[in-house]
Amino acid sequence: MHRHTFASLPSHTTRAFTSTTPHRPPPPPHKYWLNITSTRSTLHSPYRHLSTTTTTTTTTISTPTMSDPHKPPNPSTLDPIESAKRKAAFRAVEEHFNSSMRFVGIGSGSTIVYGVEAIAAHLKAHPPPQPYQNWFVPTGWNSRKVIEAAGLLPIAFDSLPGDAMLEVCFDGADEVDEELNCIKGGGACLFQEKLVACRSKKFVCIADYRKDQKRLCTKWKTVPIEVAPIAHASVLRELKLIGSPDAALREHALAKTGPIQTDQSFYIIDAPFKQLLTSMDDGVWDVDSLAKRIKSINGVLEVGLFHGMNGYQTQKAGLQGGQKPVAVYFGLEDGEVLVRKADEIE
Ligand SMILES: O=C(CO)[C@H](O)[C@H](O)COP(=O)(O)O
Repeated sequence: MHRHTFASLPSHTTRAFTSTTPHRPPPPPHKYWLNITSTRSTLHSPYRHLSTTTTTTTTTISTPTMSDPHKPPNPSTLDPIESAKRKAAFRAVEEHFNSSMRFVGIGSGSTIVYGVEAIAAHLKAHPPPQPYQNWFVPTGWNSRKVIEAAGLLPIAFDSLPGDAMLEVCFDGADEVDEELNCIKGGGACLFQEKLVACRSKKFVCIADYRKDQKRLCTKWKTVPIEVAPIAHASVLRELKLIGSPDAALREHALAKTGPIQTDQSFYIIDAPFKQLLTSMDDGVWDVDSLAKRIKSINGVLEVGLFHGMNGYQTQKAGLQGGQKPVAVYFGLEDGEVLVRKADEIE
């Protein structure tokens, strides 16, 4: 089994993940993760309407039930949606990962659990030559737990060698449009996810068919925005001025617990917008201009729109990293995987 312990890590890496990390005290086991999940599934998932009984079929959207929530569930217990995510994850990893990759980014959410499962399975079958080490860069607390639960080695983003680029980062999305712009942040992890995507040679997205839409804000109606707590009211005010009067602070399902806090101890605002336009349309809020406009508001740390150039396009332009995926793997209802790739790799 390809398994590592902290005993083998350089000291700077262990230090990055001790319980003295200033921004996040050690949570009670599983509790924090479950909070986030229940909040998302009750308050924030546009897919909850799919949990209905029709005259012919019953579709249940499940949150994986696991004894360890950071480990993938037994494949034989998966419902069709989870199964679709898992298939997409294995295909994405097969096509974009290899054992000689030194630094790899790992996103957050329910889908990436299968990506990490696929990576661990690949490393078990094709161990890297020793003493070669693969390092996995998490995008938050949940992501780090998933990496650890799979027996892989996490390394904090700020412990990366200064000149290192990640070979690839795998992550999920809440919605993807036909130009591969994404909405992310449904799980409140957008800032670190963007940091990691922009430090990666390529971002590979894994999703299920519900996320595949022509335009953003079709089924996932809101843009998540991470804001400094002190600025949340003024950001809401400005969002109103630019066309999102119903933007709201994301709160825990249990109201007395207050606003959800990110790994940076910031808040999340969910801002509804009408369907966003792509670069092919003529109109006001195309993805790029909306993302830039929101980012320009004082107090905004990051916007959950992943747009602009992908990793291949930045490399071509002599730059590095990129917010947009180079490929998106959608697990389909019939068990197939649909791959949408950027033009550069068609
Ligand atoms: O952006 C994210 C977290 O902030 C996730 O990637 C996104 O919400 C998708 O999550 P899931 O795989 O659970 O559908």
